[in-house]
Amino acid sequence: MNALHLKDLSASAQEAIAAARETVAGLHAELPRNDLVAWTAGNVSARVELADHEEVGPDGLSAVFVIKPSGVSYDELNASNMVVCTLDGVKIDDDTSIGLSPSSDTAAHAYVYRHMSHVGGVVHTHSSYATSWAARGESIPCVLTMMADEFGGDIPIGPFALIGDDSIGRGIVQTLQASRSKAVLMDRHGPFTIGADAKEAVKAAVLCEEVARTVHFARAYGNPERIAQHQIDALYARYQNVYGQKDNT
Ligand SMILES: O=C(CO)[C@@H](O)[C@@H](O)COP(=O)(O)O
Repeated sequence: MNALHLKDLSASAQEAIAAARETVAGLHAELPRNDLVAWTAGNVSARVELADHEEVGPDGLSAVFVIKPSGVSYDELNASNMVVCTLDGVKIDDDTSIGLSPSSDTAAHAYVYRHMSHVGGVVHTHSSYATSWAARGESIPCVLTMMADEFGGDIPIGPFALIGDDSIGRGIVQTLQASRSKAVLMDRHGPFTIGADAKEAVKAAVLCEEVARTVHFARAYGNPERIAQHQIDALYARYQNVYGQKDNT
């Protein structure tokens, strides 16, 4: 654990972290609700930018992230047991019990936050259909308009990597920096998704599993054709910029 204590931070930083803990705790309920996890096999995190560069710690602190504790069942998760980590993946003294360890994927989430500054949320699941594509090491071809809308093309495969250091995070970043996709299927492991915030990353995880299932069945009974690239680009532009309720004020 880092010697840094939550109470060493400014009031505004503590308020932002408290809000993120509530949000991330609530979003974890979406994983079982959308059938994305068996047991505890999934996690959500959110970056918290600290508005004023906090003059704490050896070289200051500009952001932290909040992530679930490892192996705790979803119905026991709440804001008070969401773990707060530095972007190096080190738990700060965050008022959770000293023995409460952050998710086993903390290093991967931290690596993404350090190397993709636009990412505000990260999700990892082992959702069945997406993970079956990962088990084959096969990217999901963009044969659905929903894939063009949300992922801007195919959902790519990332390299096989063992948990425990920066390997998974490095594979996620290398793959997603070469794609518009918000999802990557880590080879023989499962999906990781990103978003501007944690809710967007959860949405990407839900839609990743949805299209993985649909394309699985389409391929079982036919040979679906990939959408032409210029049409993928048009669909992606519309969905990302027009779809839904924009702030028209
Ligand atoms: O697959 C693994 C561990 O091998 C993890 O992604 C999964 O079990 C979730 O772990 P956490 O409960 O977040 O530590």
